[in-house]
Amino acid sequence: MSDIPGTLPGIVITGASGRMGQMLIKTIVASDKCKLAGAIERTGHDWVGRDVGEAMGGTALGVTVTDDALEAFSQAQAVIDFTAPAATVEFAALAAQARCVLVIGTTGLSEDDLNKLSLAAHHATIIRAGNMSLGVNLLTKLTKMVSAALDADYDIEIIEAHHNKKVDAPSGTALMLGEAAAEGRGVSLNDVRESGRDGITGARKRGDIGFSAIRGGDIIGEHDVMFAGEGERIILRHVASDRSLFAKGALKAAIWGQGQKPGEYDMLDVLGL
Ligand SMILES: NC(=O)C1=CN([C@@H]2O[C@H](COP(=O)(O)OP(=O)(O)OC[C@H]3O[C@@H](n4cnc5c(N)ncnc54)[C@H](OP(=O)(O)O)[C@@H]3O)[C@@H](O)[C@H]2O)C=CC1
Ligand SMILES: O=C(O)C1=N[C@H](C(=O)O)C[C@H](O)C1
Repeated sequence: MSDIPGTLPGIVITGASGRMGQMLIKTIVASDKCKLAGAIERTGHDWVGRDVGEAMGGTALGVTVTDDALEAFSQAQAVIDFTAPAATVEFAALAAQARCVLVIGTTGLSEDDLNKLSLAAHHATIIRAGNMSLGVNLLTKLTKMVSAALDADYDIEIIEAHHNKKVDAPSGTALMLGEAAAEGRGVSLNDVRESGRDGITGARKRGDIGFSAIRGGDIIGEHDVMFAGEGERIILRHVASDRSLFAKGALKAAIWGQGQKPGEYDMLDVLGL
């Protein structure tokens, strides 16, 4: 990892052509707290070898898209990765080799993937969250608080809505909120999670935490946590209306991570919540 005192942290973006990849690049270019140090796409992608700004349809940024992630990571202070689980696990191993900060927004990671990230975190500072926004991270605290205050007479249902290109369900955010609700109740989410209702399901099991996923159009990300009791419902809601929200949170994490020891962190650590 290169570390020149007094210079802005250089950040590499993986999955540069993706919805979040492009949003992250625009956000870095507009920031005076960091600079774009690299842009990664997989081997064979038609952006490789092109200036990333021009590939995005704008002016040149002086950064050529590369498929050599290790070389790019070694020249940077941080990497921000919003790609797909298999790619994220590979990038984490490379971030460990390069000893850099890695911010992970990718969702849909399996237990096995998470174990591999934990291994990489022996050498890399890894900050991971299913949602990088202040609002959602605050909502996890509120969810835990409300869940702890109510008993299982209140059925907890988490309803999320996303665009029609999203590949994983429930969303990473819904799972964060579910974990917070389970924690508030003092149970393990794995023991009470209900995410596949279809057909003759039988009556709702007391204490379950239910998940429903809507997919359609260009919805950026909406999450409700419903506590449904007799005669009343309490609904905590977050609506994202701009993807830059996630990019700004990720940049904050990449900058916060400078000077932190290798290990695993989340946005609650970054935001001090
Ligand atoms: N934590 C948070 O706050 C947020 C998390 N997300 C999550 O971020 C992830 C990405 O979302 P989004 O940007 O919408 O998805 P996109 O499909 O638009 O982008 C994913 C990008 O990753 C690239 N990619 C996939 N595999 C590899 C690889 N092996 N090497 C290099 N690049 C690769 C894709 O390239 P190609 O097209 O060539 O496959 C694509 O450019 C999802 O998991 C999503 O849930 C999204 C928003 C906020
Ligand atoms: O895929 C998305 O778009 C989003 N993914 C994250 C999730 O799975 O919760 C965060 C946000 O809701 C957008």
